[in-house]
Amino acid sequence: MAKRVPVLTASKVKKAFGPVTIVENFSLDVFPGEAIALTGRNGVGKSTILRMLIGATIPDEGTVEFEGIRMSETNPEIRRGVATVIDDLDFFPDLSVVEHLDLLARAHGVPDPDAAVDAVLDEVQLVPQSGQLPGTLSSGQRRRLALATAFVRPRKLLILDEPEQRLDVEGVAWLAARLVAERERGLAIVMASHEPYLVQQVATRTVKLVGPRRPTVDAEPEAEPAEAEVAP
Ligand SMILES: Nc1ncnc2c1ncn2[C@@H]1O[C@H](COP(=O)(O)OP(=O)(O)OP(=O)(O)O)[C@@H](O)[C@H]1O
Repeated sequence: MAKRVPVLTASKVKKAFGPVTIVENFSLDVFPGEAIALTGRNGVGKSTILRMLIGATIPDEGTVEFEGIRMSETNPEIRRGVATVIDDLDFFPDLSVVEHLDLLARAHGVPDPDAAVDAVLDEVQLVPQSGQLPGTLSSGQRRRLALATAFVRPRKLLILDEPEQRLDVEGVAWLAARLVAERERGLAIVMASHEPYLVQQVATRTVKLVGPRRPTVDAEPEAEPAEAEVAP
């Protein structure tokens, strides 16, 4: 049988802010079709880990690789493969909803960008708002636009920080179904979440962070028996 190759590998990653160590000895392999949920209390380090996974924060120690390449936010090959929803504040203020999605689809060489944009607009229920500027959207609509930017472009790995934020109940149900569909077609997902429904529906593995020194693998509801990639 062919050896499974991880999409994303974090090895013994450490991050401190001043004298405070937030993440220490964190390791994770993420394979195609896997969805990893990072859970744990406020401030435990979930966003810090996600930011290191996408190359936005440089670890003090350890390495992060995407398909064997050292993770970097600016590497074009990595930018093509990794879609992120870390926050929804960095929209261009003068580009409408549809213009944002159109720009992304074309920049990533989506074959039929008009059709792709129409489909994702419909899916996130922003057709009526497609001509509006991001600053005029409701907070939940801005989150939907942020999610749409990830779904309108090619991707192998999705990194999501609390993607459920500000979505209504139907929105969370839609997101769960969408993420299940993503992993079922072979994408890898790493998300931080405080939404038990989303974690339960989507995650093949849950990594509960309990502090800088003792991250633990909590559950592996759907995954094949896996080694604990998260170091004790
Ligand atoms: N740039 C920074 N400088 C100093 N401290 C930071 C910095 N970024 C994060 N921290 C601290 O690191 C800790 C972890 O923050 P992080 O945002 O990773 O937590 P989190 O688990 O995502 O929390 P939440 O569930 O509230 O989103 C917090 O105590 C935070 O104050």
